[in-house]
Formats: sequence, C-alpha cells, structure tokens
Amino acid sequence: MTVFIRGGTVVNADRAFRADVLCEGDKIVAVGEQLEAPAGAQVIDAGGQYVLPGGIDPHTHMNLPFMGTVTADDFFTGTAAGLAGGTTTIIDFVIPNPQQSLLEAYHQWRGWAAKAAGDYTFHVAITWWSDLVHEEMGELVRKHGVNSFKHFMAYKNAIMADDETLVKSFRRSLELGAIPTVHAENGELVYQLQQDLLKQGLTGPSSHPLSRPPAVEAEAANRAIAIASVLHTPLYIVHVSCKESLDAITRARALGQRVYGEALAGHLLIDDSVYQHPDFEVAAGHVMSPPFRSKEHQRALWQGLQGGNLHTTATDHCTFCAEQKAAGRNDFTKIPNGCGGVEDRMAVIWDEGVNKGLLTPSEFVRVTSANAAQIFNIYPRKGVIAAGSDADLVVWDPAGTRTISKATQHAKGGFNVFEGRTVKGIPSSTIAAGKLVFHRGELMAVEGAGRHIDRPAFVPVSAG
Ligand SMILES: C[C@@H](CNC(N)=O)C(=O)O
Ligand SMILES: [Zn+2]
Ligand SMILES: [Zn+2]
Ligand SMILES: [Zn+2]
Repeated sequence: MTVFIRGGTVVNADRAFRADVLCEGDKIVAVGEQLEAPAGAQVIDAGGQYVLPGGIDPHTHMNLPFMGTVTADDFFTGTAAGLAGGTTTIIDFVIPNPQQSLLEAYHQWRGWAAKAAGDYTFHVAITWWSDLVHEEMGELVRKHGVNSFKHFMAYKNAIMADDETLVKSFRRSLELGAIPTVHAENGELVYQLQQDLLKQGLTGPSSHPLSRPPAVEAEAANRAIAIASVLHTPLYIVHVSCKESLDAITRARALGQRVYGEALAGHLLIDDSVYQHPDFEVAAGHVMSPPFRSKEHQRALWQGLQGGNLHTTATDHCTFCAEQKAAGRNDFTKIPNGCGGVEDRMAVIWDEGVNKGLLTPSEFVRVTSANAAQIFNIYPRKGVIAAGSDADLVVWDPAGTRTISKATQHAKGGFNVFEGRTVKGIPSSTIAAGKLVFHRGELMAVEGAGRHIDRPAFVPVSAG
C-alpha cells in the first residue's frame, strides 16, 4: 500500500515546513518538497493543511472492569474513536487485582486488545506487593515491552498502593529501566471525606469534588515526588488537575528532578460547575477522579503546558453509560469514575490552545504526540514525521469546524463532556500504519488492525 500526501505543511515538535510525504507499507519512506507520486499510489491532497504526527494518548482505559462494571468502550470502539480524532496510538493500562499475577492480567488485557483498530501499548499497574510481583515486573520489561509501572495512590480498599508498595515498586522500576507513574490522590483522605459527606446525607454527585479537594491531590503528588527524589527514580504524574500539584512538579523540576506531568483535555477545558447541574445524568457523567476544577486551575494547567512543566495531554478515556453511572444515584461514591474524550482531545486542544495563541503548531505536536513518544521510549518510531518512522499521520484542516456531540461521536457511553462545543481545526484524514482509516468524516477503522507496540526499557546507567 502506497500513500502519498501532497502539498501540506508538515509539523514536527521542532519545526513546521512545506513537504510532501510518501508512505510505503507501514512506514514513512520520504519527506520532502516536490516528491513524485509513485504510479498507483493513493494520493491525499493536503494543500492548505497541516500534516501532523499521529496523536498519542498516553492514558486510556478501554474494556476496563472497574467499580463493579466494565467500560462502555472496548479496544475496537475506543481506538476507532481515537482514529476519527487523529489519535493513532493509545497507552492503556493493565490493572491486576490485588493478589493477581501481573503476567496473568497482562495476557488477559492483551487478549482484550487484540480487536483494537489502532496501535496500543500498556502501562502495568502495581496494586500489591510480593516477591512474585518483583519477579514479574522483570519479565514484563524483558519480554513484553513494558517500560512504565502505574501506582494508584487513591481507591482505598481496591487498587490503592500503600507507601511500602510505592517504595518497593519505584526501586524495582529503576533497576529495570522503567519509569514509575502515579495517580496522585491521598486515598485515605478521599475515603474519610466520602464517609463524612455520606453521614451528612450529601449523597449526590455534587459531593464528588468535595471529597477530593486539590489538597488531597497535592499531598500525594508531593509524596510521590519525595519518594522518587529519595530513590533517584524518574516520575510521571498522570492527570495533574490542580495548581498545587503543578507547583509541586515545577519546584521539583527547578531543582533538577526528573518529573513529568500529564494534563487531561477535560481538566484543561471543563470546570467544576458541571457538578452543580440539576440533572443527575449530566453531573454524574462528569464524575471522574481527580474531579474537574475551577477556571483558575485550568489557567494554571495551560501555563504548565506552555512553560514545560506539563508535558503530555491525555484523556483518561474511561466511558460509562447513564445506566452504569446510575449505580451511584443514591451514593455518589458508587458512581463509576470516568469520562470519555479520546475522539476529541486533539481538536479541543487545537481550538483552545493553538487558535488562542497559547501553543504553536509545533508545541501542539509536542503535547499531543512527540513528548509522550519520548517519555515512554517509542520515539522516533512514533511522534515524528520522518523517513523510517511509522506511517501514523493526521492531515489537519485548520479551517474545518465540527460541533462535538454524543449524537455524532464514534465512542460509546452516550455522553460527551465536550457536548455542544464547536471546534475549529479538525482532522480531514488519518493514516494509521500506512492505511487511510479516516477521511472527510468517514471512519474506515478495521477491527484487529491495531498492533501491540513494545516499549524498550531505558538503558540503565549501570549497563556497560
Ligand atoms: C480508574 C481510572 C479512570 N477513572 C477516573 N480517572 O476517574 C483512573 O483513575 O485513572
Ligand atoms: Zn508472558
Ligand atoms: Zn487515575
Ligand atoms: Zn486513568
């Protein structure tokens, strides 16, 4: 299969330049001006448009069993939705139950992901500790292309990692050349605040943000940063939602500590007024953790992206339909936590970030693709338009507009946190592994076409 993208402006993390792009099979083979289109090539006219590296969403949960149910999007529908929005690779999560073999869980998730339409790879969560966990972390790095281990500091009585697990797992990650990542919320504080609210009869979704104030997140962010500092490990903090956590990252980085931060498209664009909505479905549809915050925190997150103290954007795509969310109708702590976004991430960040002058197109590429590829060690295979890189590209129409709605989205769950938002700047074509999978509104995702992407360990300093 030969695809020739003619006449566009290629945008990489370092620069934007006029060039044609030639793809053969699943690789980019040439990038340059005035290239010849080979006979029989599928030619895509990118005149007046940008050609971007395929988006990488470093935080999704397709087919996740969670809080007594399973997400509405599986690996096919979730990755297909991503392709429609220009995201060609997702980094999802294997989340073993406490006491479950990591490898058993890993192979279970690999089975679920076989139907993916786009490329995928996994962080593996460390939800308990034993000698077996220690050993299996090694096999996952050596044999299964895992180079990042996730730790939930929230979700007490479920998947929460205590300090012993954090310390032992961070230390083991360093030995293996893997990077520890954290969901930073103090799960004990969340639990106690939840009980306080329920005792007062405050059972509605508006209690959700009250049980997880910014200080609850910042405590965990500071604790994870301190553990990483003492153990000399790098650290990646997922879904940084508030100024206080960002300030902790900024302080650590200013002292030379290797800490990375991730911002969710939702946290960048949606504020906590949604929890006051009188309709339970709307308020519960926005229940995710950490919760959406005030506009002051949103502004801080954009400054974090601009200032280089937040590095990636993600979605934490974890969709539940209204019936699933209704499990918490009388007890907000039982509302399955999670929102969607994998289809809208790039467009809403372009619309709010590039159109309003907060990000240049190259900075947009950094935070939607290149930085995630570099942090998780799949650059330059992914995250750049260059000869030899994977043929994952988005032809981006800066003048195109779209109104986001659950009525037209490809993702499941029947809800969209960006409902009604009209964005300017949208994908006109998505090419994944050298195949045209989305073109002018038509999605041609193929179940099972996605590939598992191995992520090599970082070369340990001790290696000779
Ligand atoms: C369980 C998962 C998705 N849910 C959420 N963020 O509310 C997470 O905490 O990242
Ligand atoms: Zn195995
Ligand atoms: Zn999380
Ligand atoms: Zn998550």
